[in-house]
Amino acid sequence: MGRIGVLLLNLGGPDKLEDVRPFLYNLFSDPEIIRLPFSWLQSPLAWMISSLRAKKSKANYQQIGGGSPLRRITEEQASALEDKLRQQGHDATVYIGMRYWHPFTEEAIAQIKRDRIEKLVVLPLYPQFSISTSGSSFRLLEQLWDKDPALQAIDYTLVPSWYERSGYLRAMADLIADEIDRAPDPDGVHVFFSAHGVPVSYVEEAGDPYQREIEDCTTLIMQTLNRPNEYTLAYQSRVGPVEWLKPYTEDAIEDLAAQGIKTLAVVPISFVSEHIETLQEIDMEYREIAEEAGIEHFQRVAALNTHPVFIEDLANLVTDAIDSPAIQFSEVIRPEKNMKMYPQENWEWGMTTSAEVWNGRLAMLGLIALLVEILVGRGPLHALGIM
Ligand SMILES: C=CC1=C(C)c2cc3[nH]c(cc4nc(cc5[nH]c(cc1n2)c(C)c5CCC(=O)O)C(CCC(=O)O)=C4C)c(C)c3C=C
Ligand SMILES: [Fe+2]
Repeated sequence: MGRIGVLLLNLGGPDKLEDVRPFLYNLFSDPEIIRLPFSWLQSPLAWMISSLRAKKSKANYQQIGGGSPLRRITEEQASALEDKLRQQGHDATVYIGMRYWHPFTEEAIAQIKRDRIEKLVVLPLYPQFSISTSGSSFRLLEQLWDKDPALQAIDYTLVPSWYERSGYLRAMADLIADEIDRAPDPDGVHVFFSAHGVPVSYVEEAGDPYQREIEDCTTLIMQTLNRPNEYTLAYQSRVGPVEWLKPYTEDAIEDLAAQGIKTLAVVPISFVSEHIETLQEIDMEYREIAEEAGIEHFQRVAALNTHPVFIEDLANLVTDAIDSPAIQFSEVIRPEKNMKMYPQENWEWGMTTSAEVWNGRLAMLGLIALLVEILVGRGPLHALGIM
């Protein structure tokens, strides 16, 4: 077999506070995150939202030391995986391709070409598939492949999702068991899975399998854990005015507190590394909400990071993918090209065709202004006391 490359795909995060605004610009420029009916509006909207959101987002990154730990942890995972594959006798090199910040996917692909990799396993570090995460990275890679004969010569395979793997489930269950056993009354601990949310329209209109995979994943982890503890699944980190998957994490925490639950073990489930949404949102924001609601012990289960059982399972996943029939870009779920991902409202007012076009454009601008105001929490409607 020729030289093996493993491309780990991840989201990326700002390394320092000055990176926050351009990182957000890259994120909101992605049509798999926000897709407008008029593509010419994508860049101005991304610029507006990133400029206005940067202050709040920077304050959050400031609270966790001034930047995201994602690059460092992903590099540690890549190096541990490469060591494991080499111990197993494979001539393998592991690359990192981030979607919205350094090292960008394009940089990894350039290196893969220079290294003359012949067999490539594309492995997203998201256990469950979403159009907004693995789907977005696959789409970017497909665009690079379409215009580059050198890439078309590489024998590649994609791993769309891998949450059912026994090593991953075992590592998650071990981390949860460690946290449960730290509590004063282990059997009374309520296991609280907090998944990153997506807008409901992704699931119901675009066919994103994310919610089903998250639900399956929690069931499988609880079976692997094999303890009598009760559990709940909720969704965190929503952005903007549309409806996201429910229940929302903050509401579910308050409901459990109202039912008299005193100890929560919160499990971050959509992501395998510590990041802003574990270190700031769960550890700080949700902890405060929980304690105010009457939860006495708010415990958080650690992210997998370089857990040895997890890294060994990733190595086995790579070799299993090499031995299985290849999965190509065309086989992965993607939204229709003209699908409005978010916002989704329709504007149907006006008498003539040209008036309708202009009404639509004005309504779109008004909606964008409203969307921006809701996202950043300030603007003319707030000033007038309407919001
Ligand atoms: C499986 C995980 C993730 C899904 C699904 C996802 C969808 C999604 N995210 C946004 C908006 C933002 N995400 C942000 C940060 C961020 N998102 C994920 C993971 C998923 N996102 C991670 C791991 C991170 C953090 C990276 C880090 O720096 O540690 C941000 C920026 C942070 C902030 O300002 O809050 C935004 C914005 C949308 C809109 C979306 C689905 C449509
Ligand atoms: Fe996100």
